[in-house]
Amino acid sequence: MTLKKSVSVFGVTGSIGTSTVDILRNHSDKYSVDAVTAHRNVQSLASIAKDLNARCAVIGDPDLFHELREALAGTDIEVGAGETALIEAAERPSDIVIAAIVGAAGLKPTLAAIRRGARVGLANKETLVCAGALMTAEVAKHNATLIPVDSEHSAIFQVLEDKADKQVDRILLTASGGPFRERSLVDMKSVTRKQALAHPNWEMGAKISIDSATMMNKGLELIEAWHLFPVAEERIEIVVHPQSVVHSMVEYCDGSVLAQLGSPDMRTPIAYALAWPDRIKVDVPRLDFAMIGSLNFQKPDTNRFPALRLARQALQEGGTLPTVLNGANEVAVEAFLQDKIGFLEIAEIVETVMEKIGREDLTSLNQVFETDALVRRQTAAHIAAV
Ligand SMILES: NC(=O)C1=CN([C@@H]2O[C@H](COP(=O)(O)OP(=O)(O)OC[C@H]3O[C@@H](n4cnc5c(N)ncnc54)[C@H](OP(=O)(O)O)[C@@H]3O)[C@@H](O)[C@H]2O)C=CC1
Ligand SMILES: CC(=O)[C@@H](O)[C@H](O)COP(=O)(O)O
Ligand SMILES: [Mn+2]
Repeated sequence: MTLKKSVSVFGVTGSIGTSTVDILRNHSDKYSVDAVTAHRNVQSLASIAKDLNARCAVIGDPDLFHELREALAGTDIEVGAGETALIEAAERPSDIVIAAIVGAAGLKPTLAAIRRGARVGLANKETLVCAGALMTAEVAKHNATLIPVDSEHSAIFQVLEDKADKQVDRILLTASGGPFRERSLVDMKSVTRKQALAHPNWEMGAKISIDSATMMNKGLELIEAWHLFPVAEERIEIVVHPQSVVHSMVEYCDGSVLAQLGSPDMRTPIAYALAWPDRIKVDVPRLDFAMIGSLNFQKPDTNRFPALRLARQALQEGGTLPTVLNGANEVAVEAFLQDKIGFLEIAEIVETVMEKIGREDLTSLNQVFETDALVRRQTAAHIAAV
């Protein structure tokens, strides 16, 4: 009999979180659940904690402590609330942490898990974008393991394993193009929140859905890929692939291109992060190639999707510029979701804030938190002023 691995899920009530719950429930012979966390969704957190027989449940909003304690009364599940409790939950000795909080808010708990040498299944790409090399240095220092959950990076990880960097010529990061792949700029000016949230292939949380619509998601993923895989920036290319069946590709020095394919269902990459280096059974829809018929590929259009250009610029200039890009984007996306700005203004605002704040050399994690806070204040002030 093999020992169960214990798993903590940060952001358990979200899209990645609930897909993870589905796998854990179906493989309860292999995994036990340690901590589960959410931000404000107390009832859903409590119900998942009970269902999975978790040892601990933490709500990010400190004002919701009593409500969570009440919802879990009569169980022996430990209860916590607030940022410190989230960090303490990450410090608990679970074998695997699934990092599925959205945005830079996930950075402190993810770092806490890394610093105790955990295996981290990383969905929360914004953490790598804003803390980049400092975060991967912590991974190396503490002998932690970072397994990508993001579908493209999981694909690259699955085909790249153990290959030396000099054998890789290109990483081809696929992008669906989002709901506005074929829209003109004039059309995109007036798209609604509902239209922007309607991703053609994936069911995801609101923030990443908007990022896919602006293609900032692919920009963030470009930076994420550069931190995860040993390939020069100019060798990471973005290719639009509307079907989201090829999740990414690696071209080797001998001309071979290896790809990972699958249905657009996040349970596959999540399961790989949980079971790596093994695989476990997942009941995702299987590909029917005769039904699919053809797979298409196109060049991305940086005129209609300027976020791609901004993310490439942030990666090339480095330092704190990716932190600025990420923070400004988080605030602008939230403003769009609250109907305060139009769709095209998201990238315009990110560009303005990047120009205004500029870059500094990045030397400490404290600087990441300070830059992120400054960017959020300045972006909110800019939005309020226009
Ligand atoms: N969804 C997907 O298919 C994919 C997602 N990703 C990445 O995974 C991450 C999660 O995405 P997704 O699941 O779609 O997002 P969701 O919005 O669906 O879920 C976010 C989760 O994080 C929690 N949360 C939100 N804000 C905070 C905060 N300030 N502090 C603590 N917890 C917080 C939410 O809790 P509550 O419910 O209480 O608000 C929820 O559990 C993102 O970084 C995204 O880019 C990557 C690839 C694919
Ligand atoms: C499922 C996943 O990994 C998302 O990041 C997805 O890639 C979004 O689709 P886009 O390719 O449209 O950004
Ligand atoms: Mn992705």
